[in-house]
Amino acid sequence: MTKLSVNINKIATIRNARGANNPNVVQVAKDAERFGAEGITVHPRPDERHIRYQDVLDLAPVVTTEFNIEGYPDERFMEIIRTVKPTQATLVPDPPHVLTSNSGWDTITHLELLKDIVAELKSYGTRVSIFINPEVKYFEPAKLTGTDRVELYTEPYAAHFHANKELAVKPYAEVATIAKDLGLGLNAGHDLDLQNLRYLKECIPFLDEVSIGHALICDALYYGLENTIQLYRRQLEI
Ligand SMILES: CC(=O)[C@@H](O)[C@H](O)COP(=O)(O)O
Ligand SMILES: NCC(=O)COP(=O)(O)O
Repeated sequence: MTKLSVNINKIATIRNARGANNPNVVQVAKDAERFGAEGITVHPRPDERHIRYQDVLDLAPVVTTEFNIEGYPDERFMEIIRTVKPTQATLVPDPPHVLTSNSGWDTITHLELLKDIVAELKSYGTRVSIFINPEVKYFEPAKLTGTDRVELYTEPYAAHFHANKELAVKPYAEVATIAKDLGLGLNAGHDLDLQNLRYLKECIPFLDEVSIGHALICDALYYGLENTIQLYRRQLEI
């Protein structure tokens, strides 16, 4: 079964736009779980453009499904994971000022760094996932880091889906099998939406988790959050 983790970054974007506490990030997380979210994902970026570190502390005691915290493993990120000990930490190689995540890790170059970080995170009892591009060369080094899972960076899949979905999914299906053979758990995320999610699931049925935020929150503006979460859940029920 593939779990749906709802990324609530953009709820915080709307909240920050007016400087008060509407929408209430904690209440949305609780409601999202009540509506069927099987996890809550947040990505506290260094500039706190949306999710703030305080949000992470406020969310930790109320998230009852799986709490997934994404980010670059700088000292502040490591400190928040040390404090919160979430279900999962997803390591993302984002520089501080990128518009959004735009690549997975070079697990060859950063193998030693990632080994140390993964070991520390796992010592907190937190499952670790490493954001990764669908390139075969990165997968054996990913295994050597000791990570529990990898998360396939699916922006390229989404970008090419409408032009040729068979071609778009091909590298993902290939590396998914490699990950499985290596004993790595498999997550996926970035730019997944109601048009491209089902096909990804059909081609990679053993996905453990998808984390979806931007498109889901945009869809919720039209369909409502409860309906939208159910619509996304149905894409995974095959
Ligand atoms: C790592 C990833 O692909 C996304 O989870 C990322 O958190 C999106 O970040 P923004 O919401 O800041 O675009
Ligand atoms: N890890 C991907 C994620 O959490 C959400 O990415 P997106 O759906 O906002 O592109």
